[in-house]
Amino acid sequence: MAQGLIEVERKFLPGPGTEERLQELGGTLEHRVTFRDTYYDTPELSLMQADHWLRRREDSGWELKCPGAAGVLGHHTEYKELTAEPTIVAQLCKVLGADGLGAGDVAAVLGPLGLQEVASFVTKRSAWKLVLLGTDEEEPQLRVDLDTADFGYAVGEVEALVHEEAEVPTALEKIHRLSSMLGVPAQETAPAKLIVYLQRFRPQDYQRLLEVNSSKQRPQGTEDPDNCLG
Ligand SMILES: Cc1ncc(C[n+]2csc(CCOP(=O)(O)OP(=O)(O)OP(=O)(O)O)c2C)c(N)n1
Ligand SMILES: [Mg+2]
Repeated sequence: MAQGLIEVERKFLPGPGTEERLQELGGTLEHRVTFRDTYYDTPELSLMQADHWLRRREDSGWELKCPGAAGVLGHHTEYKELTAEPTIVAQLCKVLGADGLGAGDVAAVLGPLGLQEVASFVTKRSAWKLVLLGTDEEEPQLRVDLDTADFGYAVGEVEALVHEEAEVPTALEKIHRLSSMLGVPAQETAPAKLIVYLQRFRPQDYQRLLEVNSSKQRPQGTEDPDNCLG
């Protein structure tokens, strides 16, 4: 993936007819894939508290999601995805207030930065792509991922990858239109797999994140009063 793309997405709870509906809408199944994600943070969850999410995905390497202009806003989220290791290391040092670690491998700075494994789970994913009928331009193409985690939680996401903030409103409009065509209730939000994992298996960490999020000031003009952890 190109460096620093912005991932705009909306999660939803898939039903038994979701794949059939995707086919009816002209979606094509790109692949079915299974992968393990391992997330890392400090014992105090300093990264997650700063809305940064560091993971290693088996066979595809390191990724750091950092909040975009909106972060979590209403029913959608907007994150920058960093995948180049020197860029990830530089951002980790910035967020954790560390100096002098150079710009090497992520694995080499885990120890010095106090980062350790906080969650690890396997996801089975069917990945769909779709161009909405009635739109002249082909970009941004929408992706729909239907995930089931090995601890029994299923979640879908409608997603667009864009290069700059100016493209976000159009992407969002398409995401909301497709969500509605898939029968997703307008007010529905669904938590990320990692959040459900923490809630089930690390309830104290989950509570800590909830507390930090509920004490944060929401940006003006956002309409969702719920905690952003869904
Ligand atoms: C409602 C809500 N959503 C996301 C967040 C932030 N967040 C929580 S966990 C988390 C990290 C995991 O992101 P997610 O999109 O769930 O991972 P996944 O779909 O497996 O990876 P992909 O293949 O799409 O890269 C984030 C950004 C939040 N605070 N609140
Ligand atoms: Mg996602």
